[in-house]
Parts: sequence; structure tokens; C-alpha cells
Amino acid sequence: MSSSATTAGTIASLFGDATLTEAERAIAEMRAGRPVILAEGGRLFLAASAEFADAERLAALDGLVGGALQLVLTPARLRALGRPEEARPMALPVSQLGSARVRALSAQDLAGAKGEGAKGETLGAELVEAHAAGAAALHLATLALMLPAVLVGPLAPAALTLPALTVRAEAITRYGEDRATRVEIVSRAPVPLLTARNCEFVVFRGGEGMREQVAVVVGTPDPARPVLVRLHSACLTGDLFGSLRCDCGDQLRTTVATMAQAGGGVLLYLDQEGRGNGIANKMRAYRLQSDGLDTYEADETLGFGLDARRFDFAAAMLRQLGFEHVVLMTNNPEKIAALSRAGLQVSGVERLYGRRGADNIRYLAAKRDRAGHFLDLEALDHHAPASCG
Ligand SMILES: Nc1nc2c(ncn2[C@@H]2O[C@H](COP(=O)(O)OP(=O)(O)OP(=O)(O)O)[C@@H](O)[C@H]2O)c(=O)[nH]1
Ligand SMILES: [Zn+2]
Repeated sequence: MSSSATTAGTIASLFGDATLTEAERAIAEMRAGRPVILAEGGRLFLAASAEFADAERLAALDGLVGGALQLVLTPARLRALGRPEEARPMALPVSQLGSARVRALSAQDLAGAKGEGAKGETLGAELVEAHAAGAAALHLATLALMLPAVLVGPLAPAALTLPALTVRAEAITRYGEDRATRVEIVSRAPVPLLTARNCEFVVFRGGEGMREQVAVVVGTPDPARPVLVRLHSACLTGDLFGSLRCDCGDQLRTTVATMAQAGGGVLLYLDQEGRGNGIANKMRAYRLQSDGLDTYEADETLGFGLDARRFDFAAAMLRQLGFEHVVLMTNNPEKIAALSRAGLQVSGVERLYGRRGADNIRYLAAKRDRAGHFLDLEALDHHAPASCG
């Protein structure tokens, strides 16, 4: 085809929405450890994940900014560091910190037993207002599944020729909303399971981070009636290895068996490891839990909020499969609310219990007490499956 035939329309069909493209490229850059240029309020800022902050990189970044290079932290992280009064992201001048402190303050170096280095860390410098792009840079880091701790500074004029991607802060802030419900089916096939021979795996691509999300259609659910549905966030440790720290493996297996017995259901296996924070951050949180924190305290100590997950793309998956009317298998009130907000009809909820034991009792109690999960811990003893978790 000649170049004259290339219209704006054909280009758009190849590159899609410019705002999404910008954000997705920036997520990939941040994940790879490369700094990006954030445009905010008519100004340009250099931003990088603090996870890569060794002395050499800090010096290199410092040479490219035309003002103070800052370590920007979330209110949750600042609370863990003894500054509960901050409601917005705040910053520390890197020039007063050095790489070891940057690593400690950004929660990469969590000292061993009892959480030293997590709580009671002294800041080592005065907190200052974060640069205008600070909040967007933090959001970008979490979209990239990195720790929520970033290095930000105004771009020096001489650094304009850097081989860095430029992205509008607004593209990052809007990304979740823009991407949320854009999912499409890429492949599907029957996969017989031990407890449910008649299953079809339907793979979707899209949503936040353009990940692959799997719907397992168990049996032959009837879209004309309320269909049993489970939104299951991935838990590598629990689902696959039978970790005793949580109840996920039991919940997953009970779901499939229950749906098979009921004649049909739809299990959405969602790529949301670590409540959306990623497996690396979940292991950081587990390390803190070994040192005595509960599941939410650990996430907050790392700088995260209570729960990063969104479920609107799950509603879009169900719709594409033709299911609008569901009975949800969950103890999590937010999953029910999210599907209802997305316009699905949730006409019933079935509680889903896994085993309770010494290793997960604190986790379950924290979900009940901090996130309002419907968990009757006494009842768990009666409902827990007898084998493999
Ligand atoms: N960040 C973080 N994630 C965790 C921790 N422990 C378990 N998870 C994750 O928590 C999520 C649990 O997912 P689900 O079982 O679908 O959801 P739920 O919110 O417990 O709700 P229901 O099981 O539906 O009642 C998974 O993504 C796990 O990987 C932890 O200590 N920190
Ligand atoms: Zn789990």
C-alpha cells in the first residue's frame, strides 16, 4: 500500500488511543528501571523508581535535574516512618540522604526480625512539599508493580536530549479509568479438570497493565438465570503451593467443585497477585508479617493503601461471556459493590471458607477487622475442606 493511502484512521487503528499508549510505554520504562520525563503543569520532571537507587544512579540522576532531586513517599509510608500527619505524598531531598538511606526509607532494606527498619525509621532530613509530578510518579510506580517510592526532580534544560520517554502526568492519573473495561478474548479451549471435566478456559487480554485474565467456564451455566461467579485474585503461594499463610488454595478448589456440582459457574482467575501489588511486593509484605505485622499493616508499611485492586474489568469479562446476573462466591464486600457499580445484577452471595490454622488466623482476622470481610472464624472450622490447600 502506498504511503498516501495511510490515513489518520489507519494510524489510529495501529497505535490506538494516544493517552493509553503513552501511559503503557511509561509503565514499561519504569519497570525496566529507566527514568521517564513527566510533563505536569507546563513543566518537565525526571522520575525514576527508587528501587534502582544505588550511589551511581543517584549521582547520574542528580546530574540531570535542574533543582532538588527528591525521594517522594506516600502518606502510608510516611505513617510507618512516624509521620502520621501527612495526608499527601511528601518528599525528602536526596542530597541529604545518600543511597543507603534512600533504600531504607523506600522500604527496600527491611531489617530482619521484629521489623526494625520498617517502623521507627528516622527520616534523616526535613520533609518538604513534593514536586508537582510526585503523585503521578508514585502512581506510575505502583502501576509498574514497584515499591511506591520514587525519585523526582525538575529536568535540567541540558537534559532535554535524553533518550527518555516523555509522558503527561495526566495520562498516568487517568490510565486506570481509561483502560479499566477494555478487555478482549484472545483464545479459548476446553480443559478438563480433576473435579470438573467439562470446563472451558477463556483468555482475555486488557485492563490495567494489559495483562492476561482467565475465565474458567465450569459446566454449562445458563445466562438466563443467576450464575455462580467467583472473582479470584491470583495467589501463587496459596493457589499453587498450598501456602498455609492464607486460604486462597482452599477457596479456589472449593469454587470449582461447587460450580461443577451446581451444573455450572464462571470462575475469573484474575492477574492481581498480592491484592494488585505484585508478587515481589507481596513477598516484601510477607517478610514484614514474619516480623509480626498483619497483612494490611505490612502493605501499609511498604507504602501501599488497603487494597489496590479494581474489579470493573472483571465485570466487562462477564458481560462479554453473556452473564449479567450473578450469585457471587466471596466474603469480600468490595467485590459485590464493584460488580453492582458496574451494572451487573448480584442477586445472591455465597460465603467461601478455607481452612483456618495457626498460620493464617491472623490474616483472616485482619481481613474481617480491617476490610470488613464476612468471616465467621468459628464457622471456618466446620467448613474447611479436609485435604490439600
Ligand atoms: N499485598 C498482599 N497481598 C496478599 C497478602 N496475602 C494474600 N494476598 C493476596 O490477597 C489476594 C486474595 O484474593 P482473593 O481470595 O481473591 O480475595 P479476597 O479479597 O480475600 O476475597 P474473597 O476470597 O473473595 O473473600 C490475592 O491477590 C493474594 O495474592 C499480603 O499479605 N499482602
Ligand atoms: Zn493466598
